[in-house]
Amino acid sequence: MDRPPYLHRSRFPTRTKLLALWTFIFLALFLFLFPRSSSDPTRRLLQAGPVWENRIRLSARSHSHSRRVLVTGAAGFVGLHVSLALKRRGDGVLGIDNFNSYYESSLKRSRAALLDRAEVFVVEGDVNDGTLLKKLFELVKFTHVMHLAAQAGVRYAMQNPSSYVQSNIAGLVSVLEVCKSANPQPAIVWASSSSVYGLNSQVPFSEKDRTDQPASLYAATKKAGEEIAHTYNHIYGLSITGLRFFTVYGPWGRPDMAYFFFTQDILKGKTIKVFEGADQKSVARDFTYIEDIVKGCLGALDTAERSTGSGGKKRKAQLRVFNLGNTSPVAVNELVNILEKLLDKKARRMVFPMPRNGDVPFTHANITLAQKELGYKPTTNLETGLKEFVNWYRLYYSKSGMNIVL
Ligand SMILES: NC(=O)c1ccc[n+]([C@@H]2O[C@H](COP(=O)([O-])OP(=O)(O)OC[C@H]3O[C@@H](n4cnc5c(N)ncnc54)[C@H](O)[C@@H]3O)[C@@H](O)[C@H]2O)c1
Ligand SMILES: O=C(O)[C@H]1O[C@H](OP(=O)(O)OP(=O)(O)OC[C@H]2O[C@@H](n3ccc(=O)[nH]c3=O)[C@H](O)[C@@H]2O)[C@H](O)[C@@H](O)[C@H]1O
Repeated sequence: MDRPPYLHRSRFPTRTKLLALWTFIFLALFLFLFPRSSSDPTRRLLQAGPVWENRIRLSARSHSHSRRVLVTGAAGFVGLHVSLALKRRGDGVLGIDNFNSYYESSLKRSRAALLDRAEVFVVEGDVNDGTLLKKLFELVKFTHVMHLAAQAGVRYAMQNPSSYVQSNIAGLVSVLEVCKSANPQPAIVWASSSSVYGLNSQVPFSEKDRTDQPASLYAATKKAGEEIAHTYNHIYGLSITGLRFFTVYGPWGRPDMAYFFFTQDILKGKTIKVFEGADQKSVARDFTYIEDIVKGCLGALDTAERSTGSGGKKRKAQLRVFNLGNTSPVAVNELVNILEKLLDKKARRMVFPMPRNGDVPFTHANITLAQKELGYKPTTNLETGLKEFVNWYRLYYSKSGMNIVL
């Protein structure tokens, strides 16, 4: 009776089989110990070894006050300005940003190039990547985290809701998780938003007001962030400060914001949509110039108490929230009037009913608390700030734009 195929005696002598077996074991071991550079960006980064690690250590080296700050969302609009301000005063600064394509990533690359010239390294990575964050905390003993990385924009939430959950909720938890495990723990300052005031009608908005009627998913994720911050403060004793920024504008700004695309459209002669009521304070914003916001961020970082760390009598960890606005709301139509003057070109306006797209009709900040606790004092009015923005805009989008310094 023929043997079944699987019982056929092999044609190969034992010695060959043993050689094949040892070769297989050697190859498996080699690949395990020296994995090929994977497609995963983080794995590539972590494999980059000493060169990458030295860039990180150099960037985060502090030349005064021994402050070492991790700035998440460093290639973003606010991230750029805060990182430069910290570096210029001698703090160590390391950035992280995933350079996503929510708006032209070329603008983020240009910001990162500017930071590179100021010796601030921006690691390309996602704040949801716990392995990467842990590695950065192994390389640098951060004293502070300025958490700015988020999916910003109110209206986009209706197109891509998951990006808000991913970046603004999961991303915040990921950052807080690595901070609570660090020893000593860094103090955290993070960007909340004026949008948490939602449809409140009592103005100016104060930190004590209700914030339980968000008008957009974006606002809801920022409000959720404030509740999550409370949890990590209560359980792990993390020192956390939330900053409710009010419609920030300025050079190197965001193309998804009205002041930016209104400028583009007026210059191109395209029609701009202004929402009904834009000629009164009923459709207005407490527009806040970026340099004033930066002063508020640095004030929050400087007054942030770090946890007492292990041992020592633990005092109740600090948990704070502040409005950072300009306290002088301007009607959107007035914004357009100022742009027409600065651009020396009439806008083609079309009035639309305010859509139910997550927008709130007006914002107006009460900044008494930030003035008292952070020494926050905004000094730039909208016309002055927009003049700086328009100057930058013309330069950046001209041929020689790439050589702009800040
Ligand atoms: N600009 C404003 O008017 C304003 C107002 C209120 C609050 N804020 C908040 O301030 C912060 C900074 O805003 P901005 O105006 O500079 O916006 P921005 O979009 O220019 O900056 C955010 C940066 O974070 C990065 N990012 C997003 N998700 C990430 C992730 N998961 N991992 C790593 N990087 C990620 C983006 O690539 C971007 O560069 C945000 O939290 C925003 O919600 C901004
Ligand atoms: O403070 C914040 O927390 C938020 O600030 C910013 O949102 P907003 O204050 O809504 O700014 P922005 O969109 O520029 O609209 C400005 C005005 O133009 C009106 N607007 C807008 C678009 C349009 O086509 N027409 C129009 O009239 C519009 O109705 C509004 O009255 C950030 O984008 C957001 O990330 C969030 O952080």
